Amino acid sequence: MRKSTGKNFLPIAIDITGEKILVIGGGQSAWNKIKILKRFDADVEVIALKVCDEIKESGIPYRIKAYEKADLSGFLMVYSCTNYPEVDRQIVRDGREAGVLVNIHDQPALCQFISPAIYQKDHLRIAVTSNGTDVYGTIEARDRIKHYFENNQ
Ligand SMILES: C[C@@]1(CC(=O)O)C2=NC(=C\c3[nH]c(c(CCC(=O)O)c3CC(=O)O)Cc3[nH]c(c(CC(=O)O)c3CCC(=O)O)/C=C3\N/C(=C\2)[C@@H](CCC(=O)O)[C@]3(C)CC(=O)O)/[C@H]1CCC(=O)O
Ligand SMILES: NC(=O)c1ccc[n+]([C@@H]2O[C@H](COP(=O)([O-])OP(=O)(O)OC[C@H]3O[C@@H](n4cnc5c(N)ncnc54)[C@H](O)[C@@H]3O)[C@@H](O)[C@H]2O)c1
Repeated sequence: MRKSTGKNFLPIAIDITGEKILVIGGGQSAWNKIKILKRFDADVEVIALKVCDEIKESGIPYRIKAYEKADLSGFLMVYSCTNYPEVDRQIVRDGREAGVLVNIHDQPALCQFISPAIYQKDHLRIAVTSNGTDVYGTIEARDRIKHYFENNQ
């Protein structure tokens, strides 16, 4: 386990049915977040300078543009997948001011919320997190849980 990020994340379950969620960035990292969000019926939109074919072909609305603060308006939460530290820091500041929850992918120290690894079977949802300290341990624990439920019923 790595050193603490100085964060203390509360695991909660949040209904995102029809909620507006913004993904900034259009590469594989953005696509990975989008695939998870779509399983939960969110109203996802993307803005990016460039979007990958998977996003283009998914039917998810996207706009080709550089991020600016006004883009956050009306969203419950935002995922940044740009990999540009300067842009990420700007999104963290803007999100605080606009009251929009911010996830910067792979950057727990900048995140207001982080993404757990999920095991879902019907109404059962088990979310695993390491408080952002050990993503590989998190994935391994989720895979063990999955194995348990799928081999011990
Ligand atoms: C669970 C999952 C959910 C999701 O992403 O929605 C998730 N990461 C996933 C996959 C994944 N992430 C990474 C790889 C390696 C390959 C690659 O680089 O692409 C893979 C594997 C892959 O892609 O297959 C790299 C990585 N991730 C983070 C860091 C930074 C660091 O650890 O400091 C690094 C660089 C680590 C290094 O230095 O090597 C950080 C975060 N990743 C988190 C969540 C949050 C912490 C959760 C917790 O509390 O433990 C947090 C803090 C923030 C966030 O992103 O929300 C999803 C699994 C989906 C599933 O299997 O269902
Ligand atoms: N195979 C996998 O599952 C996987 C997962 C993650 C990443 N990767 C690889 O890692 C590399 C990085 O992928 P990535 O998706 O993290 O990053 P990326 O560089 O591919 O995507 C970053 C995105 O952010 C956008 N962007 C940058 N600045 C912006 C701004 N100011 N405003 C709006 N949009 C902006 C870019 O247009 C781009 O769409 C790639 O080679 C990718 O293939 C692979």
